[in-house]
Amino acid sequence: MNNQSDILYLEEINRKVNDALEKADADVRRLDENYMEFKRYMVQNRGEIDPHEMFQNEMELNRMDNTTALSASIRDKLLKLKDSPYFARIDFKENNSCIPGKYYIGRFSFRYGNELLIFDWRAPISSMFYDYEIGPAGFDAPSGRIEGQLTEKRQFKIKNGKLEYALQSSLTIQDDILQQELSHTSDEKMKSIITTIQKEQNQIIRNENSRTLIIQGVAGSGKTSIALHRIAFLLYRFKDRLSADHVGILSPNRVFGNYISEVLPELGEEPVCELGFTDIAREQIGNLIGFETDRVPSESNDSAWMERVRFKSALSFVKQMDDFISAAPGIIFDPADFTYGRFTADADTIKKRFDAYGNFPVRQRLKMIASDIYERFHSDNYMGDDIPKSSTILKALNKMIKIKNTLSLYKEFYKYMNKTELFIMPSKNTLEWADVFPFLYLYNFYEGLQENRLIRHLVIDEMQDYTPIQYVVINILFHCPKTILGDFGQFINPSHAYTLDDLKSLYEGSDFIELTKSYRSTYEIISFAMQIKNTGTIKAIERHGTPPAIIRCQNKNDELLTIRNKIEAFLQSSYSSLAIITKTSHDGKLLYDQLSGDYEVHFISTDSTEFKSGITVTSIQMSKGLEFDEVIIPYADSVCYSEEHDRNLLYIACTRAMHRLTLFYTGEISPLLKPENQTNYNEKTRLP
Ligand SMILES: Nc1ncnc2c1ncn2[C@@H]1O[C@H](COP(=O)(O)OP(=O)(O)OP(=O)(O)O)[C@@H](O)[C@H]1O
Repeated sequence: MNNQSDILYLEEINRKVNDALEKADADVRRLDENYMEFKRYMVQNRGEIDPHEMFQNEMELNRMDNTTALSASIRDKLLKLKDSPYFARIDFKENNSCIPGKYYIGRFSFRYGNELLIFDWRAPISSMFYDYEIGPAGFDAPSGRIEGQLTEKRQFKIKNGKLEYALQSSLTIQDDILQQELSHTSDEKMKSIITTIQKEQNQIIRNENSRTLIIQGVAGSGKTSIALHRIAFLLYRFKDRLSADHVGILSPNRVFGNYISEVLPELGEEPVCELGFTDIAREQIGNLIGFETDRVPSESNDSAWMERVRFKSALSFVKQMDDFISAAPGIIFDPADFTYGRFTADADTIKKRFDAYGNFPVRQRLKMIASDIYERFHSDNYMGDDIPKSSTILKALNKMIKIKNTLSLYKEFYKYMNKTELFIMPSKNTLEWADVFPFLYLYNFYEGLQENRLIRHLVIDEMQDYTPIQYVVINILFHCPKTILGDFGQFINPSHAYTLDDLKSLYEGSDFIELTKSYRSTYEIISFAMQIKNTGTIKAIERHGTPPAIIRCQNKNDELLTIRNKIEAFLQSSYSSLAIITKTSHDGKLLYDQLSGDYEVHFISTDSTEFKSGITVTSIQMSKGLEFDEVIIPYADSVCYSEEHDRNLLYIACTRAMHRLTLFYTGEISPLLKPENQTNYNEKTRLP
């Protein structure tokens, strides 16, 4: 469907991009040479340059360095444009004009001379490509809303500067292109989706007004992709006040961080700041107290631990802490008269001051009171008497504090609730993970937490995994707007006792969006996953593939042999990634040890930092957020997956598969897997 004018236009753009690229290349080379020459001059004349000139020279060198970096980034963008300058064209006629304008849309904008030839996909006008079909359309320009008619919409696939196809876009063709994109085998890292962003996704990406945006989306609905594209959009839209180091992503682990690390650079943006709850806690409490990392729930059957975790994960726990904090001044502070010579600050005044400074941490309140008392003594001191220093007063005030540190206060909290059994320290001066954020909350009351002023937009992924008290602390540390996303259908910790509504209640005035369409997996895989856990809301995209198989094995050896056969078949296939997902990391490690002698297998554990394609063995917990062409779930028997909560785990594991899914079991099948899905597999299988 390529027409001659499309080809001619592309040739013209290619020429202009090449020309711009040559100029940009020459610019970078020239700037680089100037920089090197200047540096050489400074080294050679170091002894003769006076310090003032040296300082000026260093400033100049810095400036040159920045200019070179900027030119290099322009050149790099042009290099990417050279491969594929644009992917769409819309013709739009404004209501008060007679002829439509043609607007080409690409990954980046491209200006040649005075002409803007390609619009960035994030530009206001480009939004119409995602939002409208041919007919009435409009967009929000900086000057206000512009309405008109979309008279033409074309989509292009350009690779290595060559037009592979040009299509007149209609709903069905857009669906076809989406299908094509989704049918690809997996890439090693998550990729951008700018050519096929869906309307409901675009609304989230381009949302500028929500201070807090909460997105609940079913497995594979594109939440993470959207969050990353939203960051790219915000960086573009607010480029004068927001840069990549102002944006933070709180993500579940480093492997996930590594998996998503290429999307922003692909969109021409710098990587943003990656954060984890552990790092945040460590940064705040430093060496004050140690803490254990989180235990993997599926690998522990310590019921007392589960009870402690459950209690601290409820929304009501936040209320209990708040009640305690309200009562705490009466418990910890015992004001007394402070007298020095003829000067006295009486207990009642001290208490009133302490209460009046209620918005400040206890330590700071004491400092403020000490300074107030000092000021009063000073202004009352007509006779020029000796008056105490502020630090002496502070010392006296500190003595009025009955509980000397946050840890003692935290222990007091459990006494106050009559639940001392719910606080246990695994070793000296070490907290359990579930106590870390409650501790931080009290630390804020007592000593004060350090607010993070650098981050101006925070993205929190896998929102269902964090507890209300963690959110409360995050809100103290990060006052900035937030995008919070996840899926309460993918709850990993059975001891967590809170809901999406609980989370929403922590963000009054937030906007909420629900995504129900799943893009990752084939229709058959999603239908299968829904039989395990019917989330009710999930809608699979109409992309068909092989139905998932459940394979019964004679015994564990046979199961291992069958897995090996599956690996052999994978190696012969066109797929690039296969994951063998076990319930626990322990099972995964055993399997890895059995397979790694014969195959190149990667094992992803909580300590891993990198995501690679090929064959991966990992636990369900670590597979969250990732995706693979093919997934194998071994040990799907009634021992391994029997509890109601195991539904969530199986659901998470199954929905990691894009194209093919196989489950294995020996003995009795898990009751959570319906028999009608079962494909009997009785033969003994041999390795070739
Ligand atoms: N509009 C789209 N066009 C093309 N691919 C898309 C689109 N939306 C989502 N996808 C693809 O669907 C897959 C799932 O996306 P993503 O990982 O962002 O979903 P998620 O909702 O975060 O999933 P989960 O919660 O299951 O981890 C990815 O391969 C992504 O590229």
